[in-house]
Amino acid sequence: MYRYVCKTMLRRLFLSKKVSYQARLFSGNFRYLEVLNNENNVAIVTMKRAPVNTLNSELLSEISSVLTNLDETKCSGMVLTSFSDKVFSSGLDFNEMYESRPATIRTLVSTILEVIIKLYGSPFPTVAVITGHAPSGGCVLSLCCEYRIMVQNFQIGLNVVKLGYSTPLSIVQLMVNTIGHRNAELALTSGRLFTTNEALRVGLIDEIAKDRASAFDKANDFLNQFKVIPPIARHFTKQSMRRALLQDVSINGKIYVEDFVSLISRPKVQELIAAYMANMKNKKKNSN
Ligand SMILES: CCCCCCCC/C=C\C=C\CC(=O)SCCNC(=O)CCNC(=O)[C@H](O)C(C)(C)COP(=O)(O)OP(=O)(O)OC[C@H]1O[C@@H](n2cnc3c(N)ncnc32)[C@H](O)[C@@H]1OP(=O)(O)O
Repeated sequence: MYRYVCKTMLRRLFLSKKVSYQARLFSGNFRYLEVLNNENNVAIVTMKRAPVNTLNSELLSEISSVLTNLDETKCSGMVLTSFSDKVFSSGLDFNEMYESRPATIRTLVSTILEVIIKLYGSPFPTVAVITGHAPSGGCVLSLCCEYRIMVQNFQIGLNVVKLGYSTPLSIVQLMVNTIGHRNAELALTSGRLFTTNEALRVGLIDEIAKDRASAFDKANDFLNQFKVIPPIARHFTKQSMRRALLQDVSINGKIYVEDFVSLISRPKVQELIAAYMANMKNKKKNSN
């Protein structure tokens, strides 16, 4: 009898360890992401690639895996945010675009495309809590979410034209769908970055928050409204709204990727990227 009790206790102990280990596995299995589930089954996905959440292939492929996982586990919603109170994401990693082999650039661009398709087409509601600057790729990630809440005094926008390459058609479409044709044309052709206030005025973001905590309160309010909406009806409606763009990228995605790879590989664009990177370093040196 004593042996039976000991064995059962040990087994329970082992099982409880296994369960908590599995829970930790999901939140701790990533190098650049933290994924936590709140009591409403909403996943809080925090990018944590210090210092500025530059989007390299590894971070993007982690986001892609999480999106697949959240779809399979039928989460009720997702908040995408940053560990930093200064930068949401500084966009695609120049180090994977500058003097890189086409295969490296291709992996980077295909992975962001994969993320765009999964995030934009996700069945669950998505919110970007933008706690800092969101240029270029950072802005694209937030545009794929359904709702954007941004903290005061930062900048957001698509400045890719300044790097000498054009904005891919689907990304143009994302912007047009969000801020309208006229505003998108003006913003994209000039590579404009909007302040938080300007972004609200033009509709690039939906709400302004004074800090991270109040941004999360607002994100919860947005997600809570869906508690009374049948998920399947919501999902199909979202799909209908987003079908045109999703169909386009699933049919033409490979072409867009190749176009983007050859654009970035052009000597002139490489020169501009080098100058841009040097400028960032100089700015930093001068401010120290
Ligand atoms: C459906 C379409 C199919 C095809 C797919 C195409 C997909 C296209 C979609 C998107 C395309 C996006 C293109 C890009 O994203 S290109 C990247 C553009 N990014 C930027 O222009 C932002 C550059 N960064 C900044 O402006 C600042 O870093 C800022 C974010 C404002 C933060 O400033 P601060 O806090 O002062 O930090 P530092 O500038 O000192 O940066 C810290 C270190 O990080 C380095 N850094 C910053 N950004 C990048 C980057 N993008 N890549 C690589 N490295 C970066 C910076 O040099 C500092 O490094 P160090 O500490 O060594 O000096």
